[in-house]
Amino acid sequence: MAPVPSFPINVGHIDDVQELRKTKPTQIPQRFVRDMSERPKLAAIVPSPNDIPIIDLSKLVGSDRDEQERHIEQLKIACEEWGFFQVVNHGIHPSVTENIEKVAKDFFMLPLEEKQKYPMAPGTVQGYGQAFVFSENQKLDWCNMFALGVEPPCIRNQKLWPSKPANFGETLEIYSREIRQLCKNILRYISMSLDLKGDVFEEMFGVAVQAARMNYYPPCSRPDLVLGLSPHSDGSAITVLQQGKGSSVGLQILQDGKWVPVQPIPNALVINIGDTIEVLTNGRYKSVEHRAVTHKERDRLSIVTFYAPSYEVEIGPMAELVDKNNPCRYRRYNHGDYSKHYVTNKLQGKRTLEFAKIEPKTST
Ligand SMILES: COC(=O)C(/C=C/C1=C(C)CCCC1(C)C)=C/O[C@H]1C=C(C)C(=O)O1
Ligand SMILES: O=C(O)CCC(=O)C(=O)O
Ligand SMILES: [Fe+2]
Repeated sequence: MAPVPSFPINVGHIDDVQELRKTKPTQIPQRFVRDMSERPKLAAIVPSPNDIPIIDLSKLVGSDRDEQERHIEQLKIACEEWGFFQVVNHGIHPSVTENIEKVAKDFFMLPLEEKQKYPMAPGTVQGYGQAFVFSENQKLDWCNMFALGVEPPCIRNQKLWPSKPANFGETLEIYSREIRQLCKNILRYISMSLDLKGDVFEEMFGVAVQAARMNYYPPCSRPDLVLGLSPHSDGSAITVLQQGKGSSVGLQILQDGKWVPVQPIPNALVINIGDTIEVLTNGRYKSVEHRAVTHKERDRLSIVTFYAPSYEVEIGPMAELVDKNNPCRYRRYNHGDYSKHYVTNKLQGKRTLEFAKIEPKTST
């Protein structure tokens, strides 16, 4: 079963942002208005001269060894320096990515009463609503989420799989199967980029946990005051993020203290390193803080897949990546315990990963 909190919580009333938008309020409700330090400085966002790296997956397959090595090197740089990259020529047919966008959008456009048949209970992460809200005082994101555990079957909450649109379940199954294979392939290339055996993660992860989250960000009359999604790193091993066609530019990653936008590329998928790979690589490949911002006139859809080890797997830095020059930075723990820790804390940058950190020894 998916981990849930074991403490009582009172989240107060959470406005549905699509419904709020319909009423065209003259003022944004205070619960959405961020403190000054958190507000996005939208005017300051100029297209970055160095966008996140683009990796051509067809060049990593290995039919030409020299070409493969060169591209593995590019992947290594992307993981070391960015923690985010976009993959093109990933082999997933455009009809698969188009179909998931269509059913996700159709779901979000249903009347509220229909969507509320699949509620995300306070403190849980599956269903329709806002995840990671634990108190009445917490600021809310300008976002509606619909999240479902997909694999293994024991994490599925079948009651939350919607009957409308009619082809939702079948479409998510097809999409998830393709994305699962993509995650396996990418993890193989990541292990090669670390000079490790190609199947090291596949063997370690057991039957990997896979969850899908669809995020819908309606336009917001004051995008300068709100956040679409609070800054966070993902708890997964890797995450695959599909930015909806025609959506506003909204994903930003924190690089050298600046928020850098991720420009959508048609048919590309965004991949990011999660906390679990940061721990396994002893910090060589780091998870990167990211957030989403909103747009005054345009909406945005993203479809996100979290791919992580099975809950019973023990995680800790891999022996090959720890030595005198790279002392062990993280403790060993059970991934199920980390998942529970992750989903029972609000999104706060990279704070969740404190769970695993070993304080560096200071010399006296
Ligand atoms: C809203 O969900 C998340 O952000 C999230 C949770 C994913 C999950 C589900 C929707 C169903 C049950 C499994 C799981 C907890 C993975 C983020 O997932 C990250 C956090 C951890 C830890 C992880 O493995 O993926
Ligand atoms: O919508 C986005 O681009 C960001 C989504 C995200 O980071 C997440 O769901 O974890
Ligand atoms: Fe994320």
